[in-house]
Order: sequence, then C-alpha cells, then structure tokens
Amino acid sequence: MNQLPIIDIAPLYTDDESAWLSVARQIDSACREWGFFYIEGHPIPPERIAALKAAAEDFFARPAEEKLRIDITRSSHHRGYGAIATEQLDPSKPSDLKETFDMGFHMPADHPDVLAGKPLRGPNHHPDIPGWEALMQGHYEDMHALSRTLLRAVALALGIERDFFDKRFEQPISVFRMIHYPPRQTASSAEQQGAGAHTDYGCVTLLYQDNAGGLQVQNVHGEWIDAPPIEGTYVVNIGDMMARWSNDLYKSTPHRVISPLGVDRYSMPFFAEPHPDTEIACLPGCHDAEHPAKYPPISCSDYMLSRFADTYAYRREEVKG
Ligand SMILES: O=C(O)CCC(=O)C(=O)O
Ligand SMILES: [Fe+2]
Repeated sequence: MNQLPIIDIAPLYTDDESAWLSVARQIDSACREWGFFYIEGHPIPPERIAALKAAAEDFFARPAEEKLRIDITRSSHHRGYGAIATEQLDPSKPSDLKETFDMGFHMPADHPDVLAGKPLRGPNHHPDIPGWEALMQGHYEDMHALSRTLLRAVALALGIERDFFDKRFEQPISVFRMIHYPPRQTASSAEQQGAGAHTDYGCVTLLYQDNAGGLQVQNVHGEWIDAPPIEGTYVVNIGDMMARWSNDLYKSTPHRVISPLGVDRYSMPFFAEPHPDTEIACLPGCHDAEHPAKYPPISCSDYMLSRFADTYAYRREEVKG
C-alpha cells in the first residue's frame, strides 16, 4: 500500500459510541502500519487557515532585522523566530532551507514555574503585528483541543481510560510552528532539503501544508512516497515519544520535505506534547507477558530536552537567558 489513509474524524464530535469506535480502530491501524494518516472532518475552519497563511506571508516577508527581534536562539524556552539554517534535521545533509516561528503554552515571566527555571516554560515572543497574538493564541487553543480529541480516540483504541491523555495534556509543552520554505533556485540543488529526513520527537504532530507539495514519508520498504496536499485535511503523525510510550506498537516514521522549486511553501505543524512532568512509562494496553516494556520510564521534559539538543546547535551551547 502506497497511499496514506484518510480518516474522517467528524464522528468524534458526536455522542455515537459505535462511530467513535470505528474512528478509533481506523486511527489505531494507521498508527501501527504507517505512523501517518490524514484527517478530514476536523473543526478548524478554512477562514482560520487563510488568516494564518496571510499572517505567515506577511511576517516572513519582513526584513531579517525585524524578525530577529524575537530570535529563538536568544530564548531559553524555545520561542520566536528561527532564521534559515538554525535547524538541521538530518545531520548528514546541509542545514534545512526554511525559516520558522514557534510559540507554545504561554506562562507569564512571574509564574512560579518560570521563576523556578523549569525548562521550556515562559512567555511567548510574538512579533509586533496588530491582531497577531490573538490569532495565534486562539489557534493554539483550538489545535490543543483537536489533539486531545484525537488522543481520546487513541485511548479508546488502546482500551485505557478515555481521559488518560486529557489529564496528562494540561498545561502542555505543545508547540505551534509556522514554517516558510523559500524556493530552491535550481533542480540540481536538491541536496539542500527543506526539512531533512527525520522522525518527530514528541507525541503527535498535526500538520497543515499549503499547495506547494514536497512532503514525503517513508513506507515500510524504506521508499519515499509523496504525502500530497489534500484540501481541508491535516496530516497527522506519531512522534518518537508516543512510539516509546506505546512500546513501539505505534510507529514514528521518517519524513522529509523536498525544497520547493520556484515557489514558496508554507506549512504549520502543531506538535502535541504532554505536561513536562508526565511520566512516559509503557502505556497500559501496550505490554503483556510476551511483550514486556522495552524502555525505562522517563519524564516528558527530560526526553524532549535530550532530543532538542540533537537538532539545534544553539541548544547544545551554554544555556542562554
Ligand atoms: O513542513 C512540513 O510539511 C513538515 C515539517 C516537519 O516535518 C517538521 O517540522 O517536523
Ligand atoms: Fe516532522
């Protein structure tokens, strides 16, 4: 099979138990076979996507000096603007040809967790553009709600309490990111990838991509297949932390983005992650006598921090203020 499944999740917004179960089963088999699937029937309206895309086009077109006022490399908790070549997802290839804006769960500078220096906690760094902050905060909340709905279906599929993930995704360290891939100039510069081959390190990623194309996913035979844009859908994939949590029942699958030739590309992943203190220990329903837990428990924040250091040179250097 070389076609990612498309799952209609509209039944998750009804009380129809048997329809819930059917969606849960489809998600479960997609996570086991592919680690990747499309969702349709989600509640994010097209007007929201259009507003976000317009905001991304406006922001990324601004002078570097303005964007660098919120330089992510000066943020101790990973918020703000990442210039081209800040991230290197595939260490064997040149740095990624993309620029990014990252935001997360907002905690004011005087919040006790921020004052205590808890990792990845703090205020967002937004550009000074009218309407921007409200748009982003509202969207962050809606993506958070959507990811929790999907995780309720996962809990149902695994036979664990329906609110297992809800409890663990309070005050999450989820990240909403906007990405701009500038055009590659020549066909022969294909070595410079938009996003090098990688697996996501967190739990679940929900990705909006525009019409440019270029996202590719590795199938079970190790071949790259296209994950083309499909109007009105999100591409959902499992990350390494969820693979570990599920004892590798669910797959975290390598993917990459080929730099667009002659056009700009915009994408917007939402990386859904739990509360940083969540213990990532083999999920109930994912181990038995024949399949014992493979990994020792680790906290979500320890796991994320160790993985961040692999892809961001600036995070390997001394901690910045
Ligand atoms: O831009 C995309 O389509 C995918 C981006 C991605 O895989 C990532 O940021 O982890
Ligand atoms: Fe990714």
